[in-house]
Amino acid sequence: MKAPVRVAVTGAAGQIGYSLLFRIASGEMLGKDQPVILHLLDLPQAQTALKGVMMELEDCAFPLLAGMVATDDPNVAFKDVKVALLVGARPRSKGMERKDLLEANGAIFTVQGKALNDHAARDVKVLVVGNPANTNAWIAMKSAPDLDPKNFTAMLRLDHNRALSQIAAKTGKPVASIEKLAVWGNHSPTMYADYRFATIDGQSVKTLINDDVWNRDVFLPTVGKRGAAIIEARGLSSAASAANAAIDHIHDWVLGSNGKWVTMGIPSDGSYGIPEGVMYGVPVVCENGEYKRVEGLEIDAFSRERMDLTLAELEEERAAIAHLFG
Ligand SMILES: NC(=O)c1ccc[n+]([C@@H]2O[C@H](COP(=O)([O-])OP(=O)(O)OC[C@H]3O[C@@H](n4cnc5c(N)ncnc54)[C@H](O)[C@@H]3O)[C@@H](O)[C@H]2O)c1
Ligand SMILES: O=C(O)C[C@H](O)C(=O)O
Repeated sequence: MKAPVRVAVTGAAGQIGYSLLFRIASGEMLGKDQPVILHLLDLPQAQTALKGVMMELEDCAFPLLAGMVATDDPNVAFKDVKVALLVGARPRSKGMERKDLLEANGAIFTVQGKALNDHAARDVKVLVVGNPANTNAWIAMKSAPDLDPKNFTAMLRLDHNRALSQIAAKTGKPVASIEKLAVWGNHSPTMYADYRFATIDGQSVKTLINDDVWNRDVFLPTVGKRGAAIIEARGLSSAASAANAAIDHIHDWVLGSNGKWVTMGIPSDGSYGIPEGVMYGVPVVCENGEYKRVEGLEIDAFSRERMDLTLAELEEERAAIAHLFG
């Protein structure tokens, strides 16, 4: 039996938490042979609800669930964790400006970044799900100077999975047959899902679809506005699909993507015209617990425009919270 791995989940009493924790405890994220100890962080007023979730986790009698820690203190939540899923964030309330939202989340993610810096395992893998995910991940990274910046990531996998499904529906081919999809930029409607390099059974997806108008006017808006469409239909934001994407992201990062391209928001190395350090979605391949960005892809004029647009939004978000860092 392997030694248990400590996994922190913030916002654990929320709706994504409810779709996430049971799957982590059943081994879907780190493997069916990997025991886990769950570190569950939520606000003081959510502790009773969190107790209820823990009772349900107990009642599943998961063989891989080796323990649970519930707390409202990030310093306790991140002690010795090797994986941290930062899901809890301040939602936008009525009348709240975007700038106020960034500010409120800035306060949360500076504290959590520092707590990770002070208490987490030195090779902790951090995934930020709470919105605005890329900027929150950047804030956490900047607040953790003793940790390797490359261990901070933002979730673009939901956009990636959404794009896969739309392409599968358009081509009539199975999702699993699609290779080499990329999603660039921010987890927001400005993200740029790019199937120019994608293949199905060795055939070019771009050639199969052969419809630039569909790409621009149907595919990109559908993927970009999918979160809003779900809120409109469900009255609540996506939860099970977001949890699923978080599982996929960490699973592949830890256990490998088997040569497949997947999308992760990672600090830029300056390639593709994205300034160094910007937390930007790019295609990666994961192996041996590391991600490696797919390099050398050609960026055409349409793609450049889309990639710059989503970059501009990220730069704007960053400018709004830059004062937090002096
Ligand atoms: N990146 C993505 O693809 C993606 C997709 C869907 C949702 N989201 C985002 O994920 C976040 C969570 O969504 P949800 O539906 O679970 O929301 P939710 O409101 O159901 O749950 C959020 C939980 O976080 C807790 N929380 C708030 N501030 C906290 C803090 N400082 N520390 C610890 N816990 C805190 C709340 O008490 C609550 O229990 C939201 O920001 C949402 O916009 C991101
Ligand atoms: O929470 C949201 O605003 C939407 C979410 O980011 C999503 O993409 O489903």
